[in-house]
Amino acid sequence: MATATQDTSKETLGFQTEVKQLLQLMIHSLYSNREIFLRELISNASDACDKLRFEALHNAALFEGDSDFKIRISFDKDAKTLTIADNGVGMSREEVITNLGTIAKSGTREFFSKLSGDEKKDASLIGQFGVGFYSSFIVADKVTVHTRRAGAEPNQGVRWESEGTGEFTIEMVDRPIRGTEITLHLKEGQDDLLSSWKLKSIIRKYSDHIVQPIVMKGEKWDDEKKEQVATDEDETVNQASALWARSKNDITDEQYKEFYKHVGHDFEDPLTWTHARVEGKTEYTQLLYVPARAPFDMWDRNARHGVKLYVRRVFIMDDAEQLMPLYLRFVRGIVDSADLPLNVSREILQESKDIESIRNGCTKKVLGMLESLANSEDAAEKEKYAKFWGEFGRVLKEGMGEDHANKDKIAALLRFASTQADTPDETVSLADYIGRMKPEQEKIYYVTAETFNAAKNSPHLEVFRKKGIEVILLSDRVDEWVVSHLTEFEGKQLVSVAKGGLDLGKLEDEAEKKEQESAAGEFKELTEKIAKSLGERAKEVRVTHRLTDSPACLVADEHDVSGNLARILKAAGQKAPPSKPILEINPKHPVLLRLKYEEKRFDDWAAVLFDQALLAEGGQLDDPATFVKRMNQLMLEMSGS
Ligand SMILES: Nc1ncnc2c1ncn2[C@@H]1O[C@H](COP(=O)(O)OP(=O)(O)OP(=O)(O)O)[C@@H](O)[C@H]1O
Repeated sequence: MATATQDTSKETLGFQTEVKQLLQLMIHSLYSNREIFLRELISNASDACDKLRFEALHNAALFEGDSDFKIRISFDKDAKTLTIADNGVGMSREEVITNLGTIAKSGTREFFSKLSGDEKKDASLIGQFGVGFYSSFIVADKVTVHTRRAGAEPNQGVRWESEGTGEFTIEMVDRPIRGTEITLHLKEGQDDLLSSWKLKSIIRKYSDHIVQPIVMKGEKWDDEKKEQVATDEDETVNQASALWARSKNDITDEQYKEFYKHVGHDFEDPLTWTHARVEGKTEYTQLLYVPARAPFDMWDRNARHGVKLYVRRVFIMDDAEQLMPLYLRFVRGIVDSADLPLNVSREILQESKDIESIRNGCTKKVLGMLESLANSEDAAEKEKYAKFWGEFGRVLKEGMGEDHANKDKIAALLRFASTQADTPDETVSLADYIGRMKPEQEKIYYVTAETFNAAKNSPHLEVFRKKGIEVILLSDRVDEWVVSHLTEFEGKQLVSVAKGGLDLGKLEDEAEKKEQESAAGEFKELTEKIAKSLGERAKEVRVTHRLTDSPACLVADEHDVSGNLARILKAAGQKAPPSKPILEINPKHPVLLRLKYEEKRFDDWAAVLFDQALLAEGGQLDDPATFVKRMNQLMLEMSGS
């Protein structure tokens, strides 16, 4: 951020580039939703009060004699201004510059590079990003902020002002009271906001759940002026009680949704939620939400905005990571404990038995909520689960390795693509698969590959397709890791179709088994000859019944890493344990029948066979040029013969 001009105490500073972009975009794409600015400013004011209450637990002097939190909304019809004031924690000069001049989220730059310029699309992206304070500029052409940090001297007040274009001014001012006051100078055409009735209806709609009282001056009819005039009495507009502490029956869906937008810093409605009071050894209330959409920084493991912790309705901390396992990091909401001490710190939380039991309880609750969505008979609920899976499936998969105690529950929630539909849509559960298994089938079969198409067209599937046996198609990077933790489901073993000797058990009849044995005998000489020719490249060469169309394929030995996993590890810069593939040949394929009689170019044929098997499973050749040369030579010879 560059300083443009500086005159003694008043400075003009430029916004961070991303803020400028955000402002532009917000003003244009969120205009139809302009009322949300008030929700955002009240939400910030409420957070500021929560923060001060928490800081004051250790230092009561910060209250400066006033511990009655309030958010005040007022307006001036003549000046066309609207003011939102709180007596929360306030901000120092440095905090104002950082908070109201930059966006401090990681991944901001990447996020902005994704914007398309299409207002509709970008509007929903912007929602994902969080609109916050900057939404003031949807209705205002100038915003003035007066603030002072709680506990600071009265001369440490800060005045910030901007027209929301490229820059803002900042100067130190006297401010006897702590907290923040934001004045919006409304744009032309926003006069309807200068009405008590209008403001109250917006507050009740979006901010009723706010814990602090939101107050406005009362009004009475003035006969002379023939209009409503303000009285001196304060009127509380919202319910001003902790929403989660109310009985479920007293809370409407709308209220739940608005509360979510506040705690989740989200712009859209949540997908679903669960609200319960847990009694017993540890007592707490949980109100947990699953968002409808993954935030843009979901893969940033340090991203904030998780579950908030309260102790007996007093806000303690944001994003108390101990309350949720990492693989459920998309969950938003609050936990209010009746047992923890008010002065609990992050360090204490790490050791706390209460927290452990709250985390276990919350985890079970979230998994249960997902389970009931997934298993619901109601099409709309099922649709929600599909949406959930699309957004958060990859994160949930992490739970397979992270949460041993709930592994079976998580496995039941997984959804896959399979050869049944042969599309990339991940809709098949393991239970669906088992329900469709052939009567003689004992195992759950899967294939892993780098892309969906590589999985779908994998030569390893040929015999399964011929016999009509469903195979799960895995092409997500974490899938290799998932299957390493998921060896069986409901007593059925999960096996890779590209690993180990293929034992189809009862899926094959006696005649087929006999035929395989005789093919193995008949091709013994050839397999030995190919093995000798390939030398170190293959661990073994053997006859297979996996293939119907392809001449050959590679498989990994039972306990070796699969070719796909080895490639993933390599791409991630890690060393895969050394292992060599097994080359399996199709005894019915004309190429192999021909190879039996090949003398002159046998080594070239064997090498090409190996290389094409490697290519077919998505591998890369060490020496592609030699492969091409060999192919061309063989092709020329064939055409000549
Ligand atoms: N009324 C206020 N009192 C004290 N600090 C405030 C106030 N309003 C905003 N801030 C500070 O400015 C920061 C930025 O606010 P902003 O609304 O842009 O984003 P946010 O609330 O952090 O996140 P989101 O964009 O998801 O809403 C806040 O995190 C807070 O530190």
